[in-house]
Amino acid sequence: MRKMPSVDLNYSPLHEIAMGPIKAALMNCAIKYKVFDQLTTPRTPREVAGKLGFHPDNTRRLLDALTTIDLLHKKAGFYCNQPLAQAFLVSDSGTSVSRLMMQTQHEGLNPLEKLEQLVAKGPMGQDEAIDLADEKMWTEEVKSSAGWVFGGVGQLVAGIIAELPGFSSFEKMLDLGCGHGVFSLFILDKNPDLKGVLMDRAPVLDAAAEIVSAYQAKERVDFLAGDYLADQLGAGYDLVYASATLNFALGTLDSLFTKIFHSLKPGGYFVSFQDGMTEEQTKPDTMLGAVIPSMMMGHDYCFPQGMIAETAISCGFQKVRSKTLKTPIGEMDIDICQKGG
Ligand SMILES: C[S@@+](CC[C@H](N)C(=O)[O-])C[C@H]1O[C@@H](n2cnc3c(N)ncnc32)[C@H](O)[C@@H]1O
Repeated sequence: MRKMPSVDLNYSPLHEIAMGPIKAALMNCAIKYKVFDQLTTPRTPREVAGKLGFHPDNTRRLLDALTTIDLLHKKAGFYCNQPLAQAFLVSDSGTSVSRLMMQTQHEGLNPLEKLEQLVAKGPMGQDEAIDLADEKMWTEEVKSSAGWVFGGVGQLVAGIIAELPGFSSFEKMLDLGCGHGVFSLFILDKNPDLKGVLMDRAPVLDAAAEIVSAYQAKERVDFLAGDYLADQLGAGYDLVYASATLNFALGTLDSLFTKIFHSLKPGGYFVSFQDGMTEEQTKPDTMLGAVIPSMMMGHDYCFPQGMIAETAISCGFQKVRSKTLKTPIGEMDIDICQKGG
């Protein structure tokens, strides 16, 4: 008999990777049909199926599976949300990340079925290539991408910015590539005298305006529609904030940072909140969702850690303080750059 193979390692991490899509499909199905909205109080599968017009036995199987992955709690045949699902997956909760979770599988942003072809054949033809700066896409994404800020990151970043020396006397800030604009709302919430200028493409700002109105912040905000690479940014800012947008300026960072520098008051701050890749551009996993778009575009999209700080210094900023923050979607770098007084 041939010798039987033996192994010292456990392949459980590979099994976890392989199960990921199944777990995601179960969660996304429940989000799509607002199952978590039904389970804020304990219910039977028959009650949930009745409310949603679903097949009772398969509803029970779905609820069991959601319990297996720790999103629901089951007792004596009644199911209800675990605290995580209650806080983040009920559709109308202020901290809901439901749309954000589904965005990960957005066909336009991350067409998984194209991966093999992209690896084998390279970037697609121009007619099919993704434009990650496409304003139509970001207008549609405003509500889903707002979730990561509402879900805790807005609070985290605004807390750091509120600690900047002189923050209580700041009068005007610019949010560059603001998207939904929710970071600004969290920052404005920390200082009643501060006004925000939200800059993005016009259709994106229209979508952001709905969120600004919902939070009764219209008087605190001006909208600046334009392209921050080509247009003027305005002047006299105490703070320029840029989150998850400088990827679009990779390659033209010098000219953008020089413009930001001149738009600030003496002593003003430029705060960047971005990915910062380490270990030869392989860690952390925050930007894993950008791998397929990068393959489609045929160019890299992430920042090597330190590039923002170095560019800020070379563009005239006097001091830079950088820190890596743990966020629910992975590590991100905050670079706080100060103009000389
Ligand atoms: C990933 S989203 C980030 C939104 C928000 N800052 C956040 O952190 O959640 C990038 C935003 O940058 C905007 N953007 C990209 N290039 C831009 C440009 N050249 N001028 C103005 N806005 C731009 C996009 O429209 C989009 O709203």
